[in-house]
Amino acid sequence: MAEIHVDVAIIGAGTAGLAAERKARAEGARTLLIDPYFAGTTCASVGCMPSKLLIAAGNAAHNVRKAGEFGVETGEPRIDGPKVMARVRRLRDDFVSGVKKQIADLPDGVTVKATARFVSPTELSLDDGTQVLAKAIIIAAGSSPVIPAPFEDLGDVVITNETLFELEDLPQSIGVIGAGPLGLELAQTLARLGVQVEVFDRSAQLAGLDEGEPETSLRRALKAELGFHLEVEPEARRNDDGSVTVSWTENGEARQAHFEKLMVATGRAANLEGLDLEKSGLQLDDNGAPAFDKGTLQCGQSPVFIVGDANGARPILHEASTEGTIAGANAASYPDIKSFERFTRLQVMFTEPNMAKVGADPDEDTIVGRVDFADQGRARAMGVNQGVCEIYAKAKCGALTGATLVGPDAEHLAHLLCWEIENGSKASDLLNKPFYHPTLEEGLKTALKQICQEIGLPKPDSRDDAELPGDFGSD
Ligand SMILES: Cc1cc2nc3c(=O)[nH]c(=O)nc-3n(C[C@H](O)[C@H](O)[C@H](O)COP(=O)(O)OP(=O)(O)OC[C@H]3O[C@@H](n4cnc5c(N)ncnc54)[C@H](O)[C@@H]3O)c2cc1C
Ligand SMILES: NC(=O)c1ccc[n+]([C@@H]2O[C@H](COP(=O)([O-])OP(=O)(O)OC[C@H]3O[C@@H](n4cnc5c(N)ncnc54)[C@H](O)[C@@H]3O)[C@@H](O)[C@H]2O)c1
Repeated sequence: MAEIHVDVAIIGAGTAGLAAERKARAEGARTLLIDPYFAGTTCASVGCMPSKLLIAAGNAAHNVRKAGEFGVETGEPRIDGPKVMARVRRLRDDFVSGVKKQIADLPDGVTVKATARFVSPTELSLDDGTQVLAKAIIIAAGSSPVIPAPFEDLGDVVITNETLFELEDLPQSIGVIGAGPLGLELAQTLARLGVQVEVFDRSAQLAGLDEGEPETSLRRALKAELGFHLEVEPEARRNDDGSVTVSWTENGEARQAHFEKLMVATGRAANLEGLDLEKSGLQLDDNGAPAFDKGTLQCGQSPVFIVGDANGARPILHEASTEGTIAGANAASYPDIKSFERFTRLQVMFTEPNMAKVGADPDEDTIVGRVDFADQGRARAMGVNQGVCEIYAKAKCGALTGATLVGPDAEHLAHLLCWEIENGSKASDLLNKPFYHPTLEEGLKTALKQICQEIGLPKPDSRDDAELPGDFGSD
């Protein structure tokens, strides 16, 4: 039986695993990166990038439809489904090949194509029979779509993010189960591309948001483009002609609808099954997941680290990459490890309007400033005046703590707020910065002014508070 001895073994060559390997090797460790496919990361192949490519197509169609609002008459756009899907795949393949080149450029002996499972905290068994002995092991095995029982035996009528981008043509109609970021981003874009879309979720709110004005504004905006059935328990059956029938009860009434395809977007689960974690010596919770420290990514006091979607804490790309880097450094220097400060939360959903969550959720010591983009000058000029943004600050001192944003270009506003929170800024500090006119950023001033007024933060003498042209009574 072949045996490989290394300092750091990494299970999974996704974003987190590649970052971990890079960092551990840079720190002088002998590394081994194990993956059965080396498919070029979830992000590039079936996640962030192909979904944003499809969204770009949907938004192009939407802008054509909206042109009439500006006096630019174009008529209904003709969507060439195979061409849309071919562009998605062409660019997606280009992104994937970039990652694959990075992998091909790794030094000889660093990669091994295999599936790994634990034998002990420092020993892995590969499915080709190789034993790997490592001083430290990093679990970077990612996550996979969860398919709830009613949808699991329906064959190829059910699609997920892993199969959607392989379709040769757009379907005529699609039922989407799950109104989280994945379901909503794709549902809206498919509707914009002329697909008849209905979204089902057992929750009353969209995108995991709490009840409140941002959520209500998001729901109102998306309902104008999509059919929604919330607080329902959908079931489905496959029909003889290969289509699917979804049935559910809504407001006490039994209902049914037929679709060509059913997209299941009901969350993702960490790929921990099959790792034989019970042999890793780690303490596991009821779901079989190990406890870990968010600053070090270490599982207990063991030589095992867990990063990216595999730990389920912050299942987004920049966090996977950062966690990989932290764990790579710590695994290389194990048992001498360091705790790293983590980023302020920054999460974006690329629907239109965008939704973003920044920093901490509000609590009893939070003061809330709010802006409704329905009345915001630049948003009105561009015909994108939808959404409500809330900015959170400490009631005692006005220090910014978080935000829930629904609005045009909220992806950019969220970055500004996140960076200011990381700088320790107060609402008054941010208000005292230049705001160009007319911009969407000016909308934030409305919310910041409310915070300052409410807690009596001094406003700079040089600032004029008059309403700006285009803004109507929004503060
Ligand atoms: C449709 C979609 C859209 C998304 N959009 C965004 C977005 O816009 N922005 C954003 O920030 N995030 C987005 N995400 C989330 C983001 O893609 C993930 O958080 C990120 O890709 C996770 O990276 P990872 O390295 O943890 O996992 P992955 O990239 O999935 O890597 C895991 C690797 O582990 C391997 N593996 C699994 N089991 C084993 C084993 N036993 N042995 C060896 N190898 C194994 C797999 O083959 C895989 O290569 C999106 C996700 C999806 C699904
Ligand atoms: N822009 C982004 O960053 C982005 C985009 C897409 C996906 N992602 C990532 O992908 C992951 C998965 O996203 P997601 O939206 O699938 O997960 P999610 O858990 O956020 O949402 C799943 C939704 O499905 C609903 N649901 C679950 N089971 C159901 C059932 N049986 N019937 C009806 N509804 C049901 C839930 O109530 C929830 O609203 C997340 O970790 C997310 O971070 C990120």
